[in-house]
Order: sequence, then C-alpha cells, then structure tokens
Amino acid sequence: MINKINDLKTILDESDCLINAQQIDSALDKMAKQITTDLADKFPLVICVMNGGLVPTAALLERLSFPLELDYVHATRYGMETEGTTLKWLSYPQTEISNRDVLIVDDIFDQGHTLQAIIQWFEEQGASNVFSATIVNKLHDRKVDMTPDYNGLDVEDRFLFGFGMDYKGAFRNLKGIHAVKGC
Ligand SMILES: O=P(O)(O)OC[C@H]1O[C@H](OP(=O)(O)OP(=O)(O)O)[C@H](O)[C@@H]1O
Ligand code: HPA
Repeated sequence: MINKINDLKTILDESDCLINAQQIDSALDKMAKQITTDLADKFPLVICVMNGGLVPTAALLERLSFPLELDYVHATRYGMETEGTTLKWLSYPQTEISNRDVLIVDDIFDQGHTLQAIIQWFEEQGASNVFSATIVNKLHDRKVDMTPDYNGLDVEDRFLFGFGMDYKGAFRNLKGIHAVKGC
C-alpha cells in the first residue's frame, strides 16, 4: 500500500495541470445557463453516471435552481485501466423514465461509447428527450458519431485525471484537471 501511495504521489507531482479550478468554474457556469434555458420548465430527470459523473453532477446541480429530480446509473468501460473495453452496467436507475426529459451528466466524452450506450438505453425506456452534458471533451478522431449537447472544455488527447476522472481509482477529488506525464 505504501508503494501504491508513493507511486500515486509521483504521478501527481509529475503531472501537468491542464485546466485549473477557475476555468472549470466558468465552464460550469456557462453550461448551467444553457441547461437552464433549455430545461428549466421541463422538470428533468438528471442522471449522474457513476463514478466519474459524481463530482461534475454535484457542481452542476448547485448551479441549477429549478425543479428537477436526480438519479444515477453506474456503468464502466475502463475500470482501473487507461484503455476502455466493453461497457459493464453495474446499476440502473429506479425512477420511472417514460415521457421524461432526461439529462445525463458525465465527466468526460472520450471515445463516446459510454455516453452513446447510456443515451440509447434511456431512449429505449421511453424518455421523451435525452440530453447529455460532459465537463471535458477529449480532442481526437476516434469518436462515436454523436456529441454531447453541453460540453465544458475541449482538452488535448492525453490521459486525464481530476474533477471526477480517475487515474487507477485515485484523484477524482482534485479541483483541477491533470494529464499523466508522457500519456
Ligand atoms: O467516452 P468513453 O471512451 O466511453 O469514456 C468515457 C467514460 O469513461 C469513464 O468512465 P469509466 O469507465 O472509467 O468508469 P468511472 O466513471 O468509474 O471512472 C468516464 O467517467 C466516462 O463515463
Ligand atoms: O482520460 C481519461 N481519464 C480518466 N478516465 C477516462 N475515461 C475515459 N478517458 C479517460
């Protein structure tokens, strides 16, 4: 365990902080304004995609002051790895979805397979509209054929952590967004 902690400290010390807390705050303010314009009178069901969506969802929710409901899904494609594989669903929402306006919130739109599959599932459950919001869009051309309705920041194609995103399970709690050295 000591070795693991020391390795993680080295990863953090050597990382590049690409986006600071102030930049994230203003991106969230802007997203919250757009979401308010579109969804304030729709009593949306906000869905947090666990685990990465936890910090971004909380940050967005505190900027939304209209009636909404909150639930979550737990789906993971990366686990403790830095390469994604098949999406595993660990938990489904309990709230009735048919005829609801749904807003899915996640930390990162990387290749997009996670968000695309989750959106498809909500559409299959009869949601009237499914919107999606991510804090970070990673810039590369290995994407699925869709983009989130609301996105905070475009970030270069490196392995990121912080503000919900993990490196081997750690660092979701950081206020900024960092990139692993050399990745
Ligand atoms: O756009 P994609 O290439 O599909 O990757 C994005 C997804 O990967 C991460 O989740 P992960 O599977 O690591 O689980 P986590 O939320 O528990 O970190 C992240 O939170 C997104 O849900
Ligand atoms: O760059 C990333 N960092 C953390 N989790 C992720 N899930 C997809 N891409 C990433």
